[in-house]
Amino acid sequence: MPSWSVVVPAKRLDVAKTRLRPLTESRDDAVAAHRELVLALLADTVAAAVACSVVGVVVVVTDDPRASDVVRALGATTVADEPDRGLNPALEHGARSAPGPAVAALSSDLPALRPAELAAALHAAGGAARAFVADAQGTGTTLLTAVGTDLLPRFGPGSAEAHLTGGAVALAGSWPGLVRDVDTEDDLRAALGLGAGPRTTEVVARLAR
Ligand SMILES: Nc1nc2c(ncn2[C@@H]2O[C@H](COP(=O)(O)OP(=O)(O)OP(=O)(O)O)[C@@H](O)[C@H]2O)c(=O)[nH]1
Ligand SMILES: C=C(OP(=O)(O)O)C(=O)O
Repeated sequence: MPSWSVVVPAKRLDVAKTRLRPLTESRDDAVAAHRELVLALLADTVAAAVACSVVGVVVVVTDDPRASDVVRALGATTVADEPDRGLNPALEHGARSAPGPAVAALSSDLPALRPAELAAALHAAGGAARAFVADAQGTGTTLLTAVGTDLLPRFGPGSAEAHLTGGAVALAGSWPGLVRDVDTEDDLRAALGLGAGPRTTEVVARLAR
């Protein structure tokens, strides 16, 4: 039975994922191309979460009208990016508006995420009050979960250590798409190597033309 609420943060597309700007900045349509790439990463991530068998609701925290339209069409709901004090307060706001006792914060830049991987991680997370999955580098976090307690997100540099210190259990498993967040061009190449979702694959192909 679907039971998890998944909260995905997405700041305005134009200002998000600045470390990916080198991929598009030499183009005449640099601003639009960057926006399309960031949106594709978000859309593939949200589509995988919506398709996950144990996810009941996906809540995207965003003020971006285009991102809102796209994720709603995929089956997610959206809430405003409040209180406008950065990533962790935005996640706390999203978690408060999410139904049920089981809530997860998921990175928005996981284009190779598979629904079954997320289901496996959430299944493992269900045994702990709070748990997290570190990113491929081991320093960041791609998934933070809470069951019947506050999420207490500490995303940002060194967030894996912060979540561990804060009492969350580190989860390990075979979920390559779940740990492969895309911050840089190398990360994007790695995600494409795993098999990225259709929107990211299409945008990258268009950028290469
Ligand atoms: N809703 C919301 N999402 C945020 C906020 N800050 C960051 N995020 C999202 O959280 C994710 C990770 O954030 P960061 O690591 O800061 O990424 P970023 O700022 O987009 O990327 P860089 O500019 O390359 O560092 C991205 O998907 C962001 O869109 C915020 O204030 N509100
Ligand atoms: C915010 C984080 O992610 P990144 O900066 O890698 O997107 C994090 O790992 O806590």
